[in-house]
Amino acid sequence: MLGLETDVQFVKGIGPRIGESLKAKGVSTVEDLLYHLPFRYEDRLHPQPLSELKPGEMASVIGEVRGTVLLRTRAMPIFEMTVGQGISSLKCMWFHGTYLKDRFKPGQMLALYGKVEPSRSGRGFKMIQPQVEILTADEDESELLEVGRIVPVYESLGGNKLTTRWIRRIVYNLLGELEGHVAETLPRTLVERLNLPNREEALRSVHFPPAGTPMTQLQASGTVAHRRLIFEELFYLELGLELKRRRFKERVGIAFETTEKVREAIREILPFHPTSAQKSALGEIVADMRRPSPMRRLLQGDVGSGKTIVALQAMLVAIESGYQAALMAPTEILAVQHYLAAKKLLEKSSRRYRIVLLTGSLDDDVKRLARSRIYQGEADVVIGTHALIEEKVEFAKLGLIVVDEQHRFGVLQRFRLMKKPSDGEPDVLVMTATPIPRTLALSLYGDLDLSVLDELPPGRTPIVTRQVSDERADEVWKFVREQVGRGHQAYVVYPVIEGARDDQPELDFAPPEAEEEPKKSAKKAKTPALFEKPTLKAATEMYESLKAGALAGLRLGLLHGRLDSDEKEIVMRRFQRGEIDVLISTTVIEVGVDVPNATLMVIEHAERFGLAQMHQLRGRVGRGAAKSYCVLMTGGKVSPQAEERLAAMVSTQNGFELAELDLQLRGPGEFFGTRQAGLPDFRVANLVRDRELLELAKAEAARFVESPEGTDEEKKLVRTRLREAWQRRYGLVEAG
Ligand SMILES: Nc1ncnc2c1ncn2[C@@H]1O[C@H](COP(=O)(O)OP(=O)(O)OP(=O)(O)O)[C@@H](O)[C@H]1O
Repeated sequence: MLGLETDVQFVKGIGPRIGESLKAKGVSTVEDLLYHLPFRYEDRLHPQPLSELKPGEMASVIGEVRGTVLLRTRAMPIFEMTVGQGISSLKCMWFHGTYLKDRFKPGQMLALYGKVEPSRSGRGFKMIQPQVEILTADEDESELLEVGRIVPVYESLGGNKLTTRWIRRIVYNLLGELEGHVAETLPRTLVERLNLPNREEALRSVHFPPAGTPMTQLQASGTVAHRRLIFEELFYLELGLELKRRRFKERVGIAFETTEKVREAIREILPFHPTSAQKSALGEIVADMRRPSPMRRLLQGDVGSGKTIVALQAMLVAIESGYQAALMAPTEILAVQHYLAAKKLLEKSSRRYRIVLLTGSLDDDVKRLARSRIYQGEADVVIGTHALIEEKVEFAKLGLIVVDEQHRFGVLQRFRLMKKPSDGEPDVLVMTATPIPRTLALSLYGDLDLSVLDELPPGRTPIVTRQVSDERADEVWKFVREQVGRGHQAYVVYPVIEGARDDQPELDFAPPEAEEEPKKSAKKAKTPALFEKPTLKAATEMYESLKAGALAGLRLGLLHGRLDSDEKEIVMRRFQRGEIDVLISTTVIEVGVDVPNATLMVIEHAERFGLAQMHQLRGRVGRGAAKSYCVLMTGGKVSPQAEERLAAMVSTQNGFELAELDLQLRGPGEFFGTRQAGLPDFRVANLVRDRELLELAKAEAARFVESPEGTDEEKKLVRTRLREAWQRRYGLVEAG
């Protein structure tokens, strides 16, 4: 008898060989397979008539193969197929489609899914590389699953065998076999109180939705069945976080003192009056630091809101109590900048603070010296990159760690290694500019407390943002000259360091992959000529060309990730001191760079950048009192999605609004992007889409910890399930 924990190879139709390849995809057990949920659905009970297609839309259609041909063009072979339905027809094309040559026969029924485009002749429509499924049943299969119902579509599990159709059949049979044997994993009382379907019922309807389930609900994972599975997953996440939070409060940290002497030390270095948001954030941080349990706090504030000085003040509290404080930045450039800024501020103090920089690309003997000073307690403030963890730095007396932006939260655990075992655990403050809504942040970084800077320093004027095509580049360069003429500085940002064909296709342009396309040919297939992009303008070349041409006579600097850290430091220092007028750069300046005299940000190929990235880049200007500008210059093809992103940038400057827009444009899956690596890997839930369920799960988890519901057996089940869920899924969220 199969159980959920049974090895997937024992499922009928799988066996050891396929079992192996499934395991490589993370599907090891029957349960894993059941949680490989459809990523969309097709209503094949009511397929869209070919005569009603509209260009630009994604459509799901059913039709009959009328004819196929393999065109050998000079660039590549193209497989063309005409699909008909009554008197209407649709042309489908696959680039490098030789492998499809013998797959289709006239008369076969197909289900197709793809973007409708006008055909070149102007009559009728075509689809380029649609997903395709042959509907004519093989002899040994019934047609039941493929037509006349709402059909689940799965992400392929690899190869041309483990297709959506294959998964559908295997899961269907599996659900039949398991009938009545899928154990409930939530306490019964909870299921009843929230009126949820039981687990088995939920899984069944998610894979094979009953007729009449609204398609929009299905596509949005919003059916009751989906919600039940999502809730379950989030409940266990929140339960774990809640327990951790409680356990954490019992750990031993350092209780810092804030005497008049400390306050005086802070007053000595403060270059301006803090905003009231900065004051209250610092108040919260210091209150944490005074407590004997270790601090874990997230300081969130939009670009330019002034997080750095808050962190520096907290660092002074630690130092004045005789401890060391460390700041870890996400890039070398930023580490260097923080180092220079901290030095400048702390030099104003009558106390002689000792500051050390430690980044990966420093010379070995410099690093050795830095490490030894840190170990001997000859450094009060240590500023660095990830190297602080990687280089096995040991601190004499570490009291506070500030982590700037976007590090994997897993690193927090490793801080424990950096202190001597006899001391209390250091406090940790994480700074982020990622505009996550407050409730979401709280649930997401469940075991961090949250402080928000929701106010910009005084005197800022809104940044004027304009979108222009690079055909008007001359005007833009003229404007750069004007700004420099007024004593200001400018950034010009490029998507790549060096020109060459861009080998990272932007998502918006990437041709959709044929669902049944075998992996091998997918790898071999080069980007079809149609999709090749013109050469991108690149930082190094544009630096030369601007220097000799449009910006001749101005002092230009070049900055990118491939310079070594000395070079980066020199360039940044010169830009900061105003010895460079225009900094030509890649996105290395994206986060944190702070030169208030810079008033103009020009982003070339702005169509290539994501919203969050552009927002961060634009945040490099408007950091002082002078009026600032952002020019989004586009070159080449601008997809409709890119157009929307650019319009959003022009219409608002508020990080939270942009995040919401981003969410709508890209869909929840992409929202956090790669920079939020370290987020737990969910099977069903999506933290952005399912915000409201997350809240519910959080409340229910707290309630459960406070007064567990259900029988002893159910409580035991919850404990077991919790352990499993955390071990398998959320290892990375561990914070401290
Ligand atoms: N209260 C204040 N009054 C005046 N200027 C301030 C104040 N607080 C910060 N600043 C200045 O505002 C600028 C932005 O501050 P900071 O670099 O700390 O921003 P940030 O929050 O780290 O932003 P980002 O996420 O973009 O790095 C700096 O030049 C800083 O000196």
